[in-house]
Amino acid sequence: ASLDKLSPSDPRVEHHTITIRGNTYHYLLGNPLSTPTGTILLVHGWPDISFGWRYQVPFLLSLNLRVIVPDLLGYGRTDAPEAVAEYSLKNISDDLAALAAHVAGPGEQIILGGHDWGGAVVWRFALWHPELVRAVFSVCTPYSPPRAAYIAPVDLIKILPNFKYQLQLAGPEVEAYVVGKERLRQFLSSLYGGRGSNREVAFTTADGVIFEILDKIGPTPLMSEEEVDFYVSEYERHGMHGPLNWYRTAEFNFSEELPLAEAGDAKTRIKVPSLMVTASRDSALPPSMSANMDKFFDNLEKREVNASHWALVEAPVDVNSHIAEFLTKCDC
Ligand SMILES: O=C(NCCCc1ccccc1)N[C@H]1CC[C@H](OCc2c(F)cccc2F)CC1
Repeated sequence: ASLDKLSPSDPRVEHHTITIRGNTYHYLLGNPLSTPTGTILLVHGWPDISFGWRYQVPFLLSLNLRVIVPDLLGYGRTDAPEAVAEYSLKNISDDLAALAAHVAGPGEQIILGGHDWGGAVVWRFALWHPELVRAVFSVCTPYSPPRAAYIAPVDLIKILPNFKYQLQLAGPEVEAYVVGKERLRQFLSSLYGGRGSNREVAFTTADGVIFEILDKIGPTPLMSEEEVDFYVSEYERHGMHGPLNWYRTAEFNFSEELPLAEAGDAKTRIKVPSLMVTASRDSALPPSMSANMDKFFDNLEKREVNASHWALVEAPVDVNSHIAEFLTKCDC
């Protein structure tokens, strides 16, 4: 497990674009030095971009895997359509299935890795395209099965109070306030653990973004100045409309997934080798949320890393070694 990480303009990855089902996707492509033994597709979360996997890409290349890392719909150099329906987990899964077919060949099985919203995506991809999945892992995000009854976000937060920030993110305020380089920088620094001079924070899962504290927040300890500059420049393209649309998809996801829920185990169990990596200090997705997911899997391994929500950058050596152990065990 190495601490090596991609730089924003790293020669070890190529930049490609492809138009998929009407949207142009940008993705990083890493080819190992010797013939790849498989292909892995890494799916980032919110508020992130493909660069969020920078500590994993060199390591996965060293395992002789071909690595594909898209900017998801609404992010970075990928299109950010207005319509919320395009951001549903089924639509994203179908887009990524087409991306995988383009890079690895039609019908080729791939290994899938997701973090945060990307974890929700990879679990749904395994339901919608099981024949394309060699193995799947999620960092932070547990598997929650499609439901036969709709739970509105306002009701979901009665069950999961740690999801309260999502109500604010689905609304208009953050999109209206976080505009322009300076505010994007303050917003990203806050979300990535930056604090004020008296240790104050400008984002909590209970409050969401605390606007009046944003301009007091210092640099995040998780990223260098250059890395933050890169994130800001990548977010300047679309602003927050695209990324926030992911929080407005609950009804679309419910209606698309209803047939899966009604089909029961045949369509809601995950049979392929799976790994759940929980982050001990994730305030949005605590390990307790993963406690009951085993019953939906034929072959699930669970590991925990000592990290906040940003486990990929905070505990890369541990995350990478759990991935390597998993891939060895499932002979991927
Ligand atoms: O909002 C997310 N990430 C932003 C975290 C921001 C943060 C920064 C710094 C510190 C703490 C937090 N992630 C989403 C990912 C999808 C999740 O939905 C799937 C789902 C369900 F719908 C129901 C049950 C479990 C389940 F995973 C809902 C959280």
